Amino acid sequence: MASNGDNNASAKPPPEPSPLRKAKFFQANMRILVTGGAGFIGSHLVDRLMQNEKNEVIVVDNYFTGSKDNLKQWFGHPRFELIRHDVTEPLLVEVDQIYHLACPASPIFYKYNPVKTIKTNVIGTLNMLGLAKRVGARILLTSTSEVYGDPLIHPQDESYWGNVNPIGVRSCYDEGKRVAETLMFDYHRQHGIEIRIARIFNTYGPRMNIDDGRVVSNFIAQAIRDEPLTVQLPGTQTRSFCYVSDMVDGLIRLMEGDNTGPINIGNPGEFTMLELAENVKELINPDVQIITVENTPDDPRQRKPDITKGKITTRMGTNDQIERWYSPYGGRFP
Ligand SMILES: O=c1ccn([C@@H]2O[C@H](COP(=O)(O)OP(=O)(O)O[C@H]3OC[C@@H](O)[C@H](O)[C@H]3O)[C@@H](O)[C@H]2O)c(=O)[nH]1
Repeated sequence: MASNGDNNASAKPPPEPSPLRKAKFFQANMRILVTGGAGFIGSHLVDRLMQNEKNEVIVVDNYFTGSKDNLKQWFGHPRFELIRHDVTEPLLVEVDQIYHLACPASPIFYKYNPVKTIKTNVIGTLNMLGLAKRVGARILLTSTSEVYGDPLIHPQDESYWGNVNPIGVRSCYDEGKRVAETLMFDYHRQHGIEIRIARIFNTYGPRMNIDDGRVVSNFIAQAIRDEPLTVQLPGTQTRSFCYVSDMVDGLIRLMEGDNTGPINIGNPGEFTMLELAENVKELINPDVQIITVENTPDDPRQRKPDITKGKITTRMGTNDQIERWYSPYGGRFP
């Protein structure tokens, strides 16, 4: 829970919000920008925000990994707006809150164009902070458990600074998010911007792209296709998994609360990859095989061969078997 020391205090008062916020007789709706709102976590966040009649939601997305399909239930809704926009370009909108999620999050996607990934994290976050400053909005950054790099302590709490590598194949994302966090705190201290930082752990759930490459969707896809579940060696490595609705709860509570973060949002329990595979096997396809496969040598955390300019083919959440797999946990791992 604790953030990194007392040096987070802002030197300046926050920028003035829009005069509408202070209007005595006119209670305006809250205008909320969600970058990456067509993505897996983003679209669930939008669904939740739209449930509140006081919210107007503006989504920006470049659809690199996100999809309009995830938002189709809101098309034409008077409180909803969708803009095709890349956050590496400046954006002029009038909003009260910014949830800044835009960035590919699966290793195979963020490594597809690493230069673009780091631009998204650095220039994209700068643009959103510039916007927050101009309009006096509060901004929440979705950072990542990957800021801890290849951590030497388990579990990682927020005061841990990580064990990181600036030049690895995953650095475009890890280091990009680290710089994004730095920018958030510098804007906070230097310009008084109200910031929130969430460090997201491995999240799963409906609408996850089945070719996403992350372990939960991989195992489910393999189990459904009757292919062996590929546990990467050693198999005893652990991850903290989080169901997407829990993640959305956490993000909204962080935005609405007083703590700037960074705050880890995940599960206290960790699973080994072998346990996870056993779990998926038991629930989806008891006949499926579990095999161990090598990791690529250039990054001990690395798992899959690069995609060959892959395309999203299937979406999860429509298949009965997947629903069955999600629901026994009531959305959660035990
Ligand atoms: O088919 C597979 C895929 C992955 N794995 C293993 O599963 C573990 C998790 O790997 P994932 O690819 O799902 O992703 P990671 O947990 O490393 O990072 C991810 O989760 C945290 C997010 O913030 C990051 O954006 C995302 O990269 C690794 O130990 C990997 O070796 C398998 O055993 N088999």
